Amino acid sequence: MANVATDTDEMLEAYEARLYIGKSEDEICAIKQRKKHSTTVAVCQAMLREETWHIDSNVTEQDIYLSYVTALEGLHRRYEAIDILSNAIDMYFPDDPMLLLALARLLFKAGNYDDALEKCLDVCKIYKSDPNSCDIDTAADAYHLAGWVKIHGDDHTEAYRIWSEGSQAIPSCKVLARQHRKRLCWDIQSNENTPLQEGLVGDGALGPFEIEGFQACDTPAQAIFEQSTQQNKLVFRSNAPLLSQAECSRVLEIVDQFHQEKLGGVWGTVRHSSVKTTDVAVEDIPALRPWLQKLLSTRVYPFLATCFPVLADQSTMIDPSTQLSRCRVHDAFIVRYDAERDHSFSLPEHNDTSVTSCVITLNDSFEGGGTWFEALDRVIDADIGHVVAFAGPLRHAGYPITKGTRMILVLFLYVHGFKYGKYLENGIPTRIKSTVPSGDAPNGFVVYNQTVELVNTLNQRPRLDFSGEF
Ligand SMILES: O=C(O)CCC(=O)C(=O)O
Ligand SMILES: [Fe+2]
Repeated sequence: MANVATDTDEMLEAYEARLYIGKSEDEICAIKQRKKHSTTVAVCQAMLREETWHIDSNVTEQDIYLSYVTALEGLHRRYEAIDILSNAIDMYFPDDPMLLLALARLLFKAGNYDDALEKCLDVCKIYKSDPNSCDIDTAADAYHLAGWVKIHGDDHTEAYRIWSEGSQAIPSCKVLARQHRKRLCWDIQSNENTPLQEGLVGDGALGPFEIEGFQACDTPAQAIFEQSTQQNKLVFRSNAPLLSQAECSRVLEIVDQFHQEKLGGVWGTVRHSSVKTTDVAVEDIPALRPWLQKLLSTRVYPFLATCFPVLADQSTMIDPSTQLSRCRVHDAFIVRYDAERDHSFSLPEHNDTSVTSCVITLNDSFEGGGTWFEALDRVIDADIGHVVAFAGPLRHAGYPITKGTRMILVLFLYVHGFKYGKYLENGIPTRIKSTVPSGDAPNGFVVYNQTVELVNTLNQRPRLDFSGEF
């Protein structure tokens, strides 16, 4: 018998070795992964059939389901995984937070956002009614994912409401705290009375603003504004600086001082990109918080209300009852492109997760640069202190610098209470082909740390790995 077993093992090994002939390392890895997932599926099916949890106290039925559906997903059988998990929840575990969250993840990846949200909110409800009945990480992930469902529906307002609620329920969760902190830092009511540091005087142009508008045709981004007012103008440039040169210099001094004192002079990145990028979130630099608040309320928001006065749902950028802007910061960061120091020349083509975005130039010691727009087929650059404002869903890129260091303030903004996703979907789906190259390497990509966190939340592995037992 021993010989037969050895022969069979050898035959299997030889068979497997033949499978790998002529294959690349990646292909071999994929074959091995598939094998591992298939084994897990078979083992989990057997364990569920035999109800192993009655005889092995190390496993629970829920663990088996989690491993089972994760392996199915690895085999690209996501819809089967969703069915199996939905049935298990309905029949045996209606209140199991781990299984509900796992189902929410699968539904999110399948693009079924409504059901994903429902499952996430079920988990949040379980946690709220009895924190002991739900693992804290599971609850934090549920809040995090629920917010992302809203961002995917282009409803930033609701996303931040959920994240802030989550952060208050689970103060130890850093990811939720960071999102909540943005609301504390940037919303109109806060910081109003915090004094500005010396030199941050806020002496740029105030309204009425002289602006230059650029028409962008055949882009879905048109659909998020009232078309007869907007007249296809989706990119704007200020004719007078919003920031004085002295103010720009003082801001950069503070940014530099922050890096020297807190980070040993080394810049980090908020973004992950196919090219080198260096940047810092403005809310991380305490001295700049009241400054940006003031810049937003006195100059940026009024500027944007001039550029984009009426939205697709006929509501206005300025709330008529308070006369305040409905704009809110989704992200605010200072970006450094440095041709000589670290070869960060450009930013690949992308869309921002925003209704409108702003790029404000903070220095002038560089050559090249500017923001390239696909729909305009050109680069729009701005002098020091000036702003380029545009519809976030427009495809654009940071055009390469050829010399020096380009410093900019980048703002991603949404409009409180304005869900723009449905208008974008109805927008014209055509994409015009560019004749002027954006200056990027092909297949460039830009993702933000937040998106990386979402991917991490989505791809958590189950507790047990049954495939290793064989
Ligand atoms: O460098 C630029 O002008 C564009 C920057 C940008 O698009 C971004 O940071 O999202
Ligand atoms: Fe951008």
